[in-house]
Formats: sequence, C-alpha cells, structure tokens
Amino acid sequence: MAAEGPNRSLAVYLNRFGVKWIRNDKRPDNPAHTVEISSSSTSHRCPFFLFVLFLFPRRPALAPPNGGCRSAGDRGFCWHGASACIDAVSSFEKIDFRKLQNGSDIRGVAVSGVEGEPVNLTEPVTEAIAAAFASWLLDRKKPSESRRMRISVGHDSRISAQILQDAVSRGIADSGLDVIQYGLASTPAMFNSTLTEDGEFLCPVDGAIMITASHLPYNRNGFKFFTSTGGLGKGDIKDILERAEIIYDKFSTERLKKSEKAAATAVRKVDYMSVYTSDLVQAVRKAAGNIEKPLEGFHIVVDAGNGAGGFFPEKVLEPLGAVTTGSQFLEPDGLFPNHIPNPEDKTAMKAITQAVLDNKADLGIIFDTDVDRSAAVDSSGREFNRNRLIALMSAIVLEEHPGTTIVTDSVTSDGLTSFIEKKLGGKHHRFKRGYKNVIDEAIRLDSVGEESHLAIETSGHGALKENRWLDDGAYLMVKLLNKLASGRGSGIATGSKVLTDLVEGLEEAAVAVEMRLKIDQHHADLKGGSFREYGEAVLKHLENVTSSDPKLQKAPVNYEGIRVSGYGGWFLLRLSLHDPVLPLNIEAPSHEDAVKLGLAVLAAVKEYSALDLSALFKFVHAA
Ligand SMILES: O=P(O)(O)OC[C@H]1O[C@H](O)[C@H](O)[C@@H](O)[C@@H]1O
Repeated sequence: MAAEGPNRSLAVYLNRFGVKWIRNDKRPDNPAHTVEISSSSTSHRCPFFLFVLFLFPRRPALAPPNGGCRSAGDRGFCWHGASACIDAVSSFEKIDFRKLQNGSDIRGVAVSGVEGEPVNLTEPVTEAIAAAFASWLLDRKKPSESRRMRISVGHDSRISAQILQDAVSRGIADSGLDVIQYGLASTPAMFNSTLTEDGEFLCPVDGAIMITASHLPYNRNGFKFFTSTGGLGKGDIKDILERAEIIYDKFSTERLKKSEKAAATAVRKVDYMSVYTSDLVQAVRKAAGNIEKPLEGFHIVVDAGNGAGGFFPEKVLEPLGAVTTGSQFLEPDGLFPNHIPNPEDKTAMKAITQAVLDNKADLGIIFDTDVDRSAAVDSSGREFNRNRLIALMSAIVLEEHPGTTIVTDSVTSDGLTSFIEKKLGGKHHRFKRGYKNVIDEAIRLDSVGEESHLAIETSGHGALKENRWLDDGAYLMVKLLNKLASGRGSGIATGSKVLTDLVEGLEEAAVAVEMRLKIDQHHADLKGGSFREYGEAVLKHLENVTSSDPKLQKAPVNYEGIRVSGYGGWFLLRLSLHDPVLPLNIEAPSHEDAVKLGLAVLAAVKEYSALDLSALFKFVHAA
C-alpha cells in the first residue's frame, strides 16, 4: 500500500537511503509500521543500531561495534514493530523548530525509545539546520576568491553522532560550502579550528559545528556553532532556527537527492584534534620555559566519563612526561555506562576522587562529554570543582594579573567573593548564569577599561583572555599543569600541594544545596501566560516579602533573580536559562540556618500552586 500524507514524506525520505516504505495493515500488533530494506544502497546511516538500542536500552554490548552500520547484505531484511527505529527518521512531519533552542545551543531528542520524549532532531531537521547555518554564514562573510567557504564538523561520543554528522554534512554541502569532518572532537577544538592558521589542515575554517548535548542523557543531541569571533548567541540561534524551518518546509525529493550528491564531493576528513592537542602541549612547555617534559615524575589520572576527552592522557599528559596509569572511562561510549560526564555531578566527582586515591596519584582531572568543562582532585582527594575551582583559577590568574576582575556566574558563594577580593586583591564580578553570558560580560568589561582575564562558572566552564576567550575545560587544566610544573621547578612544593595551598583561606559554607522548583506550564494558575511571566511574578513577590523581613537583606548588586543574605548565609532564587524551573540555591553555616532561609522562601512562594515545592518542603522538614 502506498504511503499517504505525512507518511508519504517519510517514504520519500526513506527511499533516498534505499529503504522502502510498506504499510502492513495485516499485522494487528503492528498496524502502521513495517519497513523493508529494498536496496543495497543502505549506508551506515541505517538505523539498525537504534532498533537494537530500543529493544535493549541497558545493554550496550548488543550494539554493533561499527555504530550501527548495516551492510549491503541486508537486502530484503524486514523489521516488524520497529516503531522506535522508524521514529528516528520519520519526523518529516511538522516540527516546532523554536523548541529546539536551548539558550545559545540547539538541543533535541535524536534517539527514540524513551517514553514521553519523541524524536525531534531527525536527519531532515538536522540537514535543514546545517543548511540554515551555512546561509547565516554566507550572509555575514564575504567568500574569498581563492577558495570555497568551509565549515568544520565534529562530534562527541553520542550514539547518534554519526547519523547527525552525515545529515549536517549534506546540509552544508547542498549550500555550496565545503565540509571538513573531524570525527570525535571536543567543543573547544571546534572553536579553535576557526582561528588556527594552517593550510595543511584546511584551517582556518569559516564556521564550525559541534554535535553535542553536553552531559544530557544518551537519547539527546544538539549543536553548538562557532565563527572566529566566538560561539553564536541566542539571537543567532533563533535566526538559524527560523531559516531552518523555511528550508525544511521546502524539502523535496530532488533537493534531498541533490544534497546527498553534493556531500559526496564536498566532504573531506582531517585529523584536527592532533593540531589542537599539540597546541595544548606547546602551551605547557612554553610556560615551563621550553622544557620538553615538564610533568616528568607526576602521576595524573584522567576520567573522561566515556565522552570525547579520552585523548587527554595520551595526547597531552604523556608527551609532557606525566604517568597516567589508572586513568578511566577514556573510551567513547555514548551510553555513558559509568557515570554522567559532568564535573558538577557527585557520582562523577566520587569516581575520579577514588581513582586518585587508589592510584596514589598527584592529581585527578575530569571532563564533561565535550570537554568544555572540567574539574580536578588533589592528591588527598580534595575536589576542585564549583567555587573551589573558581578560587583556584582566580589565584593563578591574579598572580599573573594583579587586581584583575574575575567574572563568574550568579550562584557563586559569598566566601568566594571575600577570597577573591580580600585574600587575592582582585575584584569579583558576580554576573548571570550561563557560560556565554559570563564570557561576554568579561569581554565587555575588558573592552570598556575594566581589565578582566578570567570568566568562569561553577559548572566548570571557563575561559581566559590569554586563550582568546575560548570556553575550554582542557585549557583550564593546562593552567593547573603549569602551576604544578612551576611549583616543583621553584622548589615551593611537590605534588599537588602547590594547588591546595592556593585555595587556603577560602571560606566554605557547611551546607550548600540546589533545589530545582518546576513550574507546571499547563497549570490554570498561569492563565495562559508563559512560564517566564509566572516565574517573574514569583520572584517579584519573593522580593516584596523578604524586603519587609528585618532578618534578611537583599544583595546590593545582583544581576539575576533574587539574592538575599541572612542567618549567616544566603539564598538565590532565579529563573533557569532554559527550563520551566526556578533553581533555588541556599548556602548556610548550618543545616538549621539553611532551613530558616528555606522557610523564608517557602512562606513567600507557597501560594503559587503551579510551582512544585516538594523538594523545598522535604528540605525544610528533614531532621
Ligand atoms: O539555568 P540552568 O537551568 O541552571 O542552566 C544553566 C546552565 O545551562 C547550560 O548547561 C549552560 O551550558 C551552562 O553554562 C549554564 O550554567
């Protein structure tokens, strides 16, 4: 039976890849979906792997080692009831492109099989987004006369990476630009490729796309875009998604065939990560006075969380002389079987801490999935993440640039401010959450005469002026490595003590919690308005209520949400950058004091019935 309506579009799309749509009405258990491979032209984008994943989501061993390639021998193979599989390419139907925006990134669901999370980042959607980025770039950059414009494409370890990389490549190629594929890469490396001057590696590129969803679950994926001036901002992403929707709506069989053909000649592959890692190695050598192996004698373990950071021991630490045995989860695995690759995650930090202690290492380093975030652990197992990582980086940067301004996100502690200002003699500019906000603010301050050299978030994102404001978790670690090497060189200290000593005097609250209070977007209380409006109303009310409480003082300077001091601590309630959520951070010298702050918030917001206050209730009632 021939496909009709939206299914016709799907049939057209599947047909491009030699997949024939057959509607099998005879099977009562599978009324709509039976797909038959009817041609030998299937390539590795065949979603067999996703089908296996759907059936056995917790058994990564069952996935084909080639990431899902189905050979030509599959001719005639028929999948019954493979609805999850079909979803991965079927959403050639109406997609709300605006929903794919996540601040200055694009994020969506790329793999089916998770209940309530339908796929919206399909191959055609991806192809349209890549074409939209190409058109955005063409509008802004004058092509050189000597060559075609080119865009680099890299990805993290996610299971949908290959499929999306191919779709991205088709979208770019069809727009008449060259595609330079890097394969497994880090986000900072992609930005770097727009700055590198090296013709042999086809650099600089005019734009770069990183396929990643950072630490989000395996079924998600997304894109970050770069030009030589940095990562694209919110407005640019909105523009790209609007263009993508128009392109997508005009997709035709001819166009899709054309893009397939264009990609066959426009795609080249380059080992760019070797350029990027050699830059990191050179940076450490240079800082050490051009010593070949400045880390000789150090034992450093790395936890890449099965993301894209597995290159760091072999390509960076070992050439510098460090021993890296005991490093873990270096092999890319998009199911993230060991822990979430996220330096803010407790389990992840526990894993690297244990590895340091087990191996009696001098230092531990952990990255997030796409290596734009990092954290460290000293030889005693003390974690350098969140406020402590910022304190450490501030100490290093302020030694080099006395008096400079350190720009951070909004959830940093009061203890950090006094550490930066009183102990280190710098200035703490506590700004908004969001790495792009923090970096842009540091660049702005610096450009108007307030010298700034470091922009850093508690999330582990960090950028230095000396590194062209590249948001780079690996470069943050390079700064720690420089300090390790120089500390030993000057006889100040051995091992990681030189780092531990740098954060001495940082006051840390005994209790530090974050609760994320969800706003039910469908609740009648919203009266048809947006969750943002509702969130703003909650914040306004909280501000009014707390201003009449003599035990609470509103922060004199604050750029985001409501930050209030009291009971020896503080709280901050703000709107999430992306989600219908009001994150609440509380820090206090004791649980009792933290509860008093929590009760003050609760008293002010409890009438807002679209807010899920269960976490706050639990917190204030816990013994
Ligand atoms: O506002 P939230 O929901 O807490 O999210 C804030 C975070 O969102 C993303 O993960 C960004 O990469 C971070 O830079 C930012 O800090």
